[in-house]
Amino acid sequence: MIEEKGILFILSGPSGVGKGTVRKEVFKRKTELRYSISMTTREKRPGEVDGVDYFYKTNDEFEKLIEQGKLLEYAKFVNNYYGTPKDYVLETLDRGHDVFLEIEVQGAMQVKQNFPEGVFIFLFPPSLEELKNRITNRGTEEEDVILNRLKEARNEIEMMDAYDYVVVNDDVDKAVDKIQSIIQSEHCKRERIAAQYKKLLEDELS
Ligand SMILES: Nc1ncnc2c1ncn2[C@@H]1O[C@H](COP(=O)(O)OP(=O)(O)OP(=O)(O)O)[C@@H](O)[C@H]1O
Ligand SMILES: Nc1nc2c(ncn2[C@@H]2O[C@H](COP(=O)(O)O)[C@@H](O)[C@H]2O)c(=O)[nH]1
Repeated sequence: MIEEKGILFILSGPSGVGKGTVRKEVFKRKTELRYSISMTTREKRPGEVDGVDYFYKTNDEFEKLIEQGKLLEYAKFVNNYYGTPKDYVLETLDRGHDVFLEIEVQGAMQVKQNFPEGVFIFLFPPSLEELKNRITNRGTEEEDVILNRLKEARNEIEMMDAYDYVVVNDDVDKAVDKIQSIIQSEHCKRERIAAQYKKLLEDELS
């Protein structure tokens, strides 16, 4: 019997494009997906909860996690560390559940090296002007941090071709519809491959 593993979905895109907003809407509709809560050294924003939005770590704690090989990927993004807990992702996929990562581009490229079979989705802003408005109006960062994040956005957009899908987030509902379609079609693809593989095995054994 072929063991059915879950599918790893990776959502990236520049800071402020709406990844968190879109991801939360996807999860309202697709309850069977599992979200991997990241580790970070950045300060908690008002309203954020440890263990829900992130696992908040000190620099030393984070560097220890790196040394111990506990992270599937990690990156320094605008002066803070961010990383994905390895055991949670691997164990959840092994149990047959799909896992959803919301991470920046450097980390996504590390995941791609180890999980080329992952599904990589890039969320794209309607324009750079709108990106600037969204991150500014969110009101969670100081001006210098916003500028650094926008600078980073240009590098991130250059990596868009490395992704399997690009979804424009002009309207949240439309972006969520597209991501749902991607998830469904990836499942169909894998079911088709599994059926072909099963048939090959049966033919060989008969
Ligand atoms: N389609 C949209 N139209 C208008 N505003 C949007 C849209 N999507 C998200 N926003 C708004 O843009 C701001 C940034 O969204 P969000 O925090 O989800 O971005 P993000 O990509 O997760 O950012 P970061 O990477 O910095 O965490 C929020 O204020 C959100 O409400
Ligand atoms: N490489 C990783 N990037 C991550 C992870 N978790 C979140 N992120 C990304 O960092 C930036 C900034 O996030 P913010 O919450 O401070 O606005 C954003 O692009 C996130 O998607 C992770 O585990 N690894």
